[in-house]
Amino acid sequence: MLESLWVWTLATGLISLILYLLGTWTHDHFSKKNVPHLKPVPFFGNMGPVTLRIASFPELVVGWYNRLKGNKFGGVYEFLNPVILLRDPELIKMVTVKDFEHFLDHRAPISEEAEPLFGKALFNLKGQRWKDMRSTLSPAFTSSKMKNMFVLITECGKQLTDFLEKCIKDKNLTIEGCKIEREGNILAVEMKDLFTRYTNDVIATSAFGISCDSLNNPGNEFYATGRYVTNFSGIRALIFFGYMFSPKLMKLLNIKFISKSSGNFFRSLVHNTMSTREEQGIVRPDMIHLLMQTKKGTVQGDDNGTTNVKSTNTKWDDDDITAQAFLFFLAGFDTASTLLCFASHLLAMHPDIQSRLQDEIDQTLKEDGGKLTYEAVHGMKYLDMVVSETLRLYPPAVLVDRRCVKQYTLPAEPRCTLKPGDGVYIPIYALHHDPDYFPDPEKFDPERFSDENKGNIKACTYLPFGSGPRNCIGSRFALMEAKIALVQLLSRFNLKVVPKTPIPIKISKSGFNMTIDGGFWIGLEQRVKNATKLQND
Ligand code: HEM
Repeated sequence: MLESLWVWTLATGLISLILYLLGTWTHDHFSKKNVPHLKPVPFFGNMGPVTLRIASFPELVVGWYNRLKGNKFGGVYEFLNPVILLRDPELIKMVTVKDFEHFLDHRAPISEEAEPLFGKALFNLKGQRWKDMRSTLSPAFTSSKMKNMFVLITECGKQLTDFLEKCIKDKNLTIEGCKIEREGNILAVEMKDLFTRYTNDVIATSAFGISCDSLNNPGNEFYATGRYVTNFSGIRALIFFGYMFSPKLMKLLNIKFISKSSGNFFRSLVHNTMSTREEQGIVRPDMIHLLMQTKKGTVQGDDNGTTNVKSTNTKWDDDDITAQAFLFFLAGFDTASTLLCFASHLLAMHPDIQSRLQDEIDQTLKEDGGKLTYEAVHGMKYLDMVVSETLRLYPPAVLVDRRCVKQYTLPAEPRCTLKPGDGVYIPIYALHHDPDYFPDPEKFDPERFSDENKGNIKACTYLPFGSGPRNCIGSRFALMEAKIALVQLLSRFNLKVVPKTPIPIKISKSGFNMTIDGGFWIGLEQRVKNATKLQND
């Protein structure tokens, strides 16, 4: 009896020791290098609060940033992976811009072998392949290409506002599938549901060349698949954590981030669209057309769309092309709708700002005879200030990373040399909320971005689209898409607080998506004095 107790105690002790060693074997990385760092917890490192849903992702990052105050950089542990968090804007500039060649790649936990649709996409490509693909795709995002897509996006904005008007006017209309409720003359709308349908339709038409109308056809397969693949909460957040913790283990266990059916859905969609267009000689001003040109190496690169044919030596196959279309979808579906949700919430909460913005919209449309043009949208200064301030307060990308590819000594004290494979974090959300850079940081104040004030914003403290050559390739597209929706919405409706509007908002703790608890419920009231009815309507 005594003997078996001993065996049990010994076995338990041994297992605990092995587990402890397994869960901490990298956790002396920073102390050995004398780098200031946060104390890690076995296995979790410094990810515990978000993994256990004690904190939201932005709260976690602000916590790291504040605890490392007084240092230009510091170490944190993403589970077992040591990562350097850059606090100092000068250092961020060095890493992302000046010495960018040392930090070419994202860390990208999901590899090409594990998930080809992820791994082959621009965001995850590494080294020369990334350079080739980036320079091949860049001409697809010039202002002349954006101008061509403007019409497609405006059509989606019109579908959105027509649908809402129909819901308000026709009291007998049953609204199924969408999260919309009637409260007298006001529509209470869950904006995330509404705007993901809009961004879905925008990306469906401009990246895949198909028309969805997800408000009138709420259950369409494109939208359902989009919601699934862009959901980084619940079980999918756990899978993502799994990839962060150990990509090898996830591969070994054959746990996929994208289901086979969703992957096949996108593959056949892109493949069929390309074949149909090839066979029938269809040309449409959208991304799939540009991707087809990319494949042939004939994207026209200059902003006038004339000469300057771009070609690289790299050959891209159908899977490479599908991965880019898929990434545009992934990148555009959630981020742009998040921006629109927070903008609507902030405008409903600040009627004075909303009314000033509506004045600008009405005035601009009046001057242009009610026609919404590319130039008019881009000329609205106050609109730009509101959107910029929304992206400061609630950046859809809370944090971005880089992977060191060439040995690099950070130009700061204490001396820290990064080796190929080492990771760095750029804490976007925390920089945007640092009172040293943005006084009274929780205040929604578009004036920070006025012509007089925006010059005072310190370089590399405002980074909603990242920084340097690896920044967001779709930023112009995203801003145009969001501005079109806001102009169309605010020219026809007032945004109001309703009983279901969560006040104050609480950022969700359930995953990586930047969203809130309770849903973005906002009231829409048709404007009585609809100064200028859009001609494009
Ligand atoms: C408000 C909306 C958006 C936000 C806030 C956003 C933000 C970002 C950020 C922070 C990055 C990483 C940049 C870095 O590491 O420095 C990124 C990368 C990227 N974004 Fe966006 N994005 C948005 C919309 C879009 C849209 C609509 C598209 C495509 C149509 C897009 C395509 C991409 C791609 C392809 C990359 C990877 C670039 C590369 O690695 O070369 N994004 N985005």
